[in-house]
Amino acid sequence: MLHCRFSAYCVVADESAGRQVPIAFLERVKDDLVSKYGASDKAGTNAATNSLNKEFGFVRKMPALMSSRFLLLVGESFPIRRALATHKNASSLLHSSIHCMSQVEPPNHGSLTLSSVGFQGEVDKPINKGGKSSSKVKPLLGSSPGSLKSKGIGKPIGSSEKKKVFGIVERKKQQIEAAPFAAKSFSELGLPLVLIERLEKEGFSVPTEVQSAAVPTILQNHDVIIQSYTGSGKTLAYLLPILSSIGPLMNKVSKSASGGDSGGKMGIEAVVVAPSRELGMQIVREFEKILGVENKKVVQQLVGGANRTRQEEALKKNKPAIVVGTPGRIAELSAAGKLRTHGCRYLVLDEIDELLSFNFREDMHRILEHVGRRSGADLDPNVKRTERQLIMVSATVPFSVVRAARSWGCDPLLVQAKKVIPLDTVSPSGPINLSRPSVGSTPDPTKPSQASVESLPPALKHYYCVARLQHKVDTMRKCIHALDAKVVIAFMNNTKQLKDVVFKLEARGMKAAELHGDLGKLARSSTLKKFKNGEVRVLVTNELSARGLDVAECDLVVNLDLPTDSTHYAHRAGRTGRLGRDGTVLTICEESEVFIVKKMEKQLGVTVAFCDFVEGKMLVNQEEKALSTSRK
Ligand SMILES: Nc1ncnc2c1ncn2[C@@H]1O[C@H](COP(=O)(O)OP(=O)(O)OP(=O)(O)O)[C@@H](O)[C@H]1O
Repeated sequence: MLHCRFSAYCVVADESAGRQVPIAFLERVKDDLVSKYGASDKAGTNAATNSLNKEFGFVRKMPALMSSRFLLLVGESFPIRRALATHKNASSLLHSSIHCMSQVEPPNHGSLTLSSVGFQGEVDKPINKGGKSSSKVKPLLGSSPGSLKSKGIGKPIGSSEKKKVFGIVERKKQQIEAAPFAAKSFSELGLPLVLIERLEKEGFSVPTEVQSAAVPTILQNHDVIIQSYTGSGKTLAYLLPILSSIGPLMNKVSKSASGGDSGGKMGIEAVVVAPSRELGMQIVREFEKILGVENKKVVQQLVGGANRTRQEEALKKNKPAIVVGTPGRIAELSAAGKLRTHGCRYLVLDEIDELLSFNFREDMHRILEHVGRRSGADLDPNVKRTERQLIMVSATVPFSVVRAARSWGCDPLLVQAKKVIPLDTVSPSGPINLSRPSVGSTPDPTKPSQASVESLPPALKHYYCVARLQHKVDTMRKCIHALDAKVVIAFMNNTKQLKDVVFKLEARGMKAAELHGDLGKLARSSTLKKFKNGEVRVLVTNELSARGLDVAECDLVVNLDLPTDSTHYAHRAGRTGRLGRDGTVLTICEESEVFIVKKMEKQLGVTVAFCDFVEGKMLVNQEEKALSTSRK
């Protein structure tokens, strides 16, 4: 235990001994305990033991469960020491387990305590102005150990120190509330003139709501989670503040402070991480669009699947100030000493909930440990900020992201397009907590639901129809004709079946192509290009295209296979209806799967109306449609 600097004990839940312990359950236990007893109350421990015993009976079997790979902190007097003492391999097992936990444990930040991973006895109240929730930016609960440390507070704080800290928070709240949340032009957001001119040249004249909220907040050096629905312009929301302090478009103050145009003379200044090659390349193109052709070399893509040697040569030759890439390639280059990121000022984690997944665990660990971690910087009184500014982005923000932000960030804020979601109404269980109606509340059918507002574009229409497996492609074809859809993305779960669907569609004269991760890099790029320029009408794909893919004209998304959960549904659905455009989502399921559609409908708080296709027309269940319309 001492190795890992935990000041709380652990419940070791077993994944590998055949007992699948639902994480949701463990999180619920944790939350119950905290709300009942507070994080440090010993009564909480007993309750934890009883609760886990009752549900799984595994507390008594603790030594047998030491093969676990999953750790959860729950209370203070759990008998783990005894378990450790009786188990021969406990120390090494803990090491491997701690490795998992290290995603939420910042190095050199003192003990990892319950509060450092997001536990608090009290919950923060929403930012209020005259009693109303008026702001769109919300401080996340608790300061991370790192943030406290950077303010010179390493130990439990006394009341005068508390006042000081709370004073800082109060001031921040006031600054945040002053942000122009519904800016009518980019010039209201505090961006440099040259950058605004570039935006206008590219046809961007009015910021979206999330940009209005995020740009000033990031410019004030806050760590943030940006959460807003798909297609609402989250990329520019972080790209603009970065470009206003890095590279040739930066404002004059930053320019003189950094001694010039930066342009890589100071090493890499911003690292943007995205979970897929396609998304990474798309972000690079967005940077290039704003930078202009003449400044293209300021940004470089470091995505997997591309030639690594060439990337290394380009890094040496062009000395980019910004790199955008996938976790694997960034971590690989960093480990090989080819990427100088210790002095990096911005670390952006786009699609953060996906980046937190098991697949990226080790690479993300390396990135978080190395990017923007200047050794000895906190000893230099001239360095205002000892660490990088952390920006996390997604349309879906599960509680794990909130926890990660608290742990890795410095007083992070939650930035949303519409309003503040008080964290005390957020349940830590469930897949898309921040986008679900609060627990216990009955949705009002006359109002737009929380979920549709938060993670899905409000104008999206959702339908489902029932078809047998062998008729699904034909049903999709009927739907495309009935809606006269021009740009269609069809999602499936199994890569091997994509080719079949393409074949069937082409046989009926509909131009289609498959896109998945097993294709070579050239095939992937050329398929996407053809789809974007209209040569391909139906893109048949898998989860690879569900996140971030921005094809503005996409007017129909079809789920030929059900998405695994409502989070996946939201990201798939979000490929259409982007930036206020109309869009339709059709889920084609078998009779036995209807209940799953209904479950997701409930979780997302949208209406998914039943429909059928008869004589070239789409027939919609009028009752469900009426409900759907009244919600808008
Ligand atoms: N202020 C703006 N005015 C006009 N177009 C914009 C503006 N901001 C962004 N866009 C465009 O809107 C589209 C969607 O933006 P973006 O991909 O950043 O959305 P997103 O919120 O990140 O979506 P997702 O959650 O699916 O990744 C892009 O084509 C982008 O260029």
